Amino acid sequence: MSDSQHIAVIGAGAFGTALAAVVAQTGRAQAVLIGRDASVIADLAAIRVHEGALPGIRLPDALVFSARAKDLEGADIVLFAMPSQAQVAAAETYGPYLKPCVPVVICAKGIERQTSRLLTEVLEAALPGHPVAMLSGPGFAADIAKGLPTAMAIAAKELSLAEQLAKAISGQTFRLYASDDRIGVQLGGALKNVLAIACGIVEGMGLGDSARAALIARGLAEMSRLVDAMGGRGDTVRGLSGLGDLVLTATSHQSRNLRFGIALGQGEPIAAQHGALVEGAFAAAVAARLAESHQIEMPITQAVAAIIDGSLDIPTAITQLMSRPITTE
Ligand SMILES: NC(=O)C1=CN([C@@H]2O[C@H](COP(=O)(O)OP(=O)(O)OC[C@H]3O[C@@H](n4cnc5c(N)ncnc54)[C@H](OP(=O)(O)O)[C@@H]3O)[C@@H](O)[C@H]2O)C=CC1
Ligand SMILES: O=C(CO)COP(=O)(O)O
Repeated sequence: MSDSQHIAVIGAGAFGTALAAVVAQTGRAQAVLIGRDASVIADLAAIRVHEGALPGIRLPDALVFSARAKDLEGADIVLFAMPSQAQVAAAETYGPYLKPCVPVVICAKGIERQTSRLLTEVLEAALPGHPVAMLSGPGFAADIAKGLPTAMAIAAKELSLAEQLAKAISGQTFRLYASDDRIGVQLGGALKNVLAIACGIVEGMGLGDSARAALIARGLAEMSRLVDAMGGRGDTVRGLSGLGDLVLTATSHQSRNLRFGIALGQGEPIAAQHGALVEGAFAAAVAARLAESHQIEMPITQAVAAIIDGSLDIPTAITQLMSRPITTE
């Protein structure tokens, strides 16, 4: 990576726009936001506000907008900021324009639905030769774009690369912590969404803050078990990606996953809830399958998956969770 870096962010939604804004704000790198919808990009360039994704938030003058994949050709670091299930399609579209060996940073929180593969495996297969890193942790796009203080984690196979990326992307109000546990960091982000849905159900049903706190603590134990079973370090989820993000999205109504859960808890049918991206609604079934294949217990995650696929109703799920054998913590 050279001194004067070019950082490209692909995906002109809420998170991609916020990340591109903080990178542009550093003044250290040239930042370009690449979106696939030319009319959205033209509006962004004209008014410097993303009215659809980040209404009312002025984007930095230094940020460049483009709808052309060709503008990736100069990039030294590329962030993939589209939903989890769109990562492969994006790699197919944009991969041919990347310089060889350029690091690619996944900024999505999920697991591939069809294959149960982790997103790092997905992009390593789709973009051979590119080191694949993972950025995750607590941070709402709007908070990041407004310049409110936020901290997240970035993980690469080599800690030295994670550290370089952390330095390149961090700014005055956006701070990245480096890790070499890609499994822990990405599962923390994917699984907290499922647990945020569970917390939403608890809120929607009016079951109280004590129940929410219990879900957070027991949910963290579930995350940690799956991370260990899949070759990561269970302790990672006690950091920003995991506990940090779970506390944020289990308690803030800015969270789409929490709001989805609240609607479920209030009796709204799943079919009536479309529009916003709810990553946890995809991740729940995959995580439940992974728990089964690794023979570990993830009762909250499995209950959310069963509620979403319609095989379990919420009152029965609660009864089942509360009548599990008494055990040690
Ligand atoms: N919003 C947030 O606060 C945070 C989000 N995240 C994660 O970031 C990811 C994206 O979320 P978010 O930005 O909120 O979602 P949005 O729905 O706001 O934006 C998603 C963006 O991805 C684009 N996109 C979809 N498919 C492709 C593709 N194949 N190629 C290129 N672009 C594509 C969409 O383009 P189009 O509009 O043309 O469909 C859209 O601009 C999720 O995994 C989420 O969990 C992580 C932390 C914070
Ligand atoms: O992950 C997020 C903040 O860290 C955003 O959460 P939602 O996807 O639930 O809105």
